Amino acid sequence: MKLKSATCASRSRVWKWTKWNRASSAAVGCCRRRLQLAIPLSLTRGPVEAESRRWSAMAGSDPPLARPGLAIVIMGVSGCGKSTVAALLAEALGCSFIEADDYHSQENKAKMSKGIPLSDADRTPWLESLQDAIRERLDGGENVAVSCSALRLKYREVIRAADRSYKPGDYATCRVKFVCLRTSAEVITERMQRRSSEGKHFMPASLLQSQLDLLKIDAAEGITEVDATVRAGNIVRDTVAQFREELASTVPPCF
Ligand SMILES: Nc1ncnc2c1ncn2[C@@H]1O[C@H](COP(=O)(O)OP(=O)(O)OP(=O)(O)O)[C@@H](O)[C@H]1O
Ligand SMILES: O=C(O)[C@H](O)[C@@H](O)[C@H](O)[C@H](O)CO
Repeated sequence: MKLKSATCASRSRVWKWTKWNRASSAAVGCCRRRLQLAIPLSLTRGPVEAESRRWSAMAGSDPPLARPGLAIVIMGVSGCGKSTVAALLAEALGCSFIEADDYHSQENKAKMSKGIPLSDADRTPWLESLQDAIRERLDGGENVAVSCSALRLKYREVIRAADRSYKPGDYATCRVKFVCLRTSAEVITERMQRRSSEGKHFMPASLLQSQLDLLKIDAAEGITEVDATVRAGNIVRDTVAQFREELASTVPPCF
């Protein structure tokens, strides 16, 4: 009886594994064509059928347990292009996308719309709910692309703690990585004003200075700062290249 349920569990895990591979291969294949990104095939596609045959041949043995996923957070002040880049990154990796703005309470959004900067107390529950959402992906062995301002070290530490094994300050081994988009206040103001005039966003350009005042990166964090005026597709390509090794450790060994 015990043996039977173990076999069923094995089959179901092989099925899930195969289904996951098919879904991510299809998503990434489509995106590779659209963005014409130089993402190495070894990171994005795999011999799914061969893999399933290999597991079937190894009767009685289970596929490896899910590996930890990787979260790549595109950070920076409002209007720098985080959502644009993170959404494209998710497509390129065939993974889910978390937009931090979707986790703000109505009160937080109303405050920002009125031109009042958030306080740390306003940000705490928001950051904690983001941490939960990212942890859920990592626990499931999934990669995830995130768009979040993450302006201060203490905010980023809440997000890094989504990785259950994270030891504060051990940035290199943390499965939550950050890339910061930066450009001049003039370029960002122009972007925010255009966006607001088109009725596309709640965040007024008047809040930009308060965001710039808070943005601080500790050199020890090793966060790459990227020119936010570069084409979004190129930023995505470079980000994938930067985390090539960490991403490779989240795909099965035969890839
Ligand atoms: N690399 C880029 N080059 C030129 N324009 C860009 C680029 N990235 C984003 N934009 C434009 O800049 C504006 C702001 O981008 P986006 O909404 O992605 O910023 P954001 O950092 O997510 O802002 P917020 O945090 O306020 O939501 C948008 O109109 C977008 O089309
Ligand atoms: O920490 C903050 O002040 C907020 O997260 C803001 O950055 C907004 O969420 C976002 O940038 C507006 O879209």
